Amino acid sequence: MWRRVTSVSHLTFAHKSTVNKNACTFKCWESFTTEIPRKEKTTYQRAKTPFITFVLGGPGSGKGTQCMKIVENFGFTHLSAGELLRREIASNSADGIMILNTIKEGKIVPSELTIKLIQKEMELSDNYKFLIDGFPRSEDNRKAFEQIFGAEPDVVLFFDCPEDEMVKRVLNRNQGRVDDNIDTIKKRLKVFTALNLPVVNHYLEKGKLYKINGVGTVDEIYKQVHPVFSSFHFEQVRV
Ligand SMILES: Nc1ncnc2c1ncn2[C@@H]1O[C@H](COP(=O)(O)OP(=O)(O)OP(=O)(O)O)[C@@H](O)[C@H]1O
Ligand SMILES: Nc1ccn([C@H]2C[C@H](O)[C@@H](COP(=O)(O)O)O2)c(=O)n1
Ligand SMILES: [Mg+2]
Repeated sequence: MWRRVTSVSHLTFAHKSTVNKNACTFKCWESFTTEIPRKEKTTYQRAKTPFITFVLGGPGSGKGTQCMKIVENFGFTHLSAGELLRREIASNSADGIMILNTIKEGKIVPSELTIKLIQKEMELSDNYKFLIDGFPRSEDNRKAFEQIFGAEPDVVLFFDCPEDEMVKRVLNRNQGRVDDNIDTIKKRLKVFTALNLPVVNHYLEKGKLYKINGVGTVDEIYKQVHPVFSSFHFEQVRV
């Protein structure tokens, strides 16, 4: 399956017309206000149908936390762009120093490099359901992904969270990240507003965005997320 291909672009093309048609039947769903409508069921098959979810939101908005719950409930493979970049730094690769300096500055790593890491993980996976967390971070990320993969995501989740809450969470995170300090957080928030919000608006206009209220307990927030995925027709690991 995925393991045998050298590029995923031909795989992603195969099903997109169906998926996009479904996705365009609704606008931005603020799942804390309305129920998710029933949609025409499409069966996402293991062999040929990668199902791509982009997970967007500011630093500390809870993307990684909610992704863990989606993995647990729906069997997705979680690919965090930030985590892949941190792994690249830790492996002392040729790009490691540049990535480290970029992350310390709260800036965005060149798109082609991040996409190469994501693509490699997708090709190594036997799964067909992917959560791509923290990507695209900019219009440049988004356009480069579309060009390289020749496809768009099926679903875009956006965790909407006030800045003061995000700052509080990041400063309490305690995972030893080089960017979890107040100076870098301020820079990341500026970059988020300037570069990520245009991406959010792009998917809002395309009718693919599910805006989730990122304030509340983890379970309260997940209650808004679950119906997004249960409205699609793939098997659940656990209900
Ligand atoms: N609903 C919540 N209420 C309180 N704390 C939360 C909530 N969700 C996540 N957290 C905590 O906030 C911190 C940031 O969450 P998480 O790592 O999921 O955010 P993120 O969006 O992935 O951030 P980043 O973009 O920096 O990777 C973590 O310590 C997490 O345990
Ligand atoms: N598409 C991406 C995703 C992440 N980065 C860099 C810059 C971020 O501040 C850092 C940490 O990401 P996070 O774990 O918070 O999602 O990684 C990037 O350059 N491009
Ligand atoms: Mg994260």
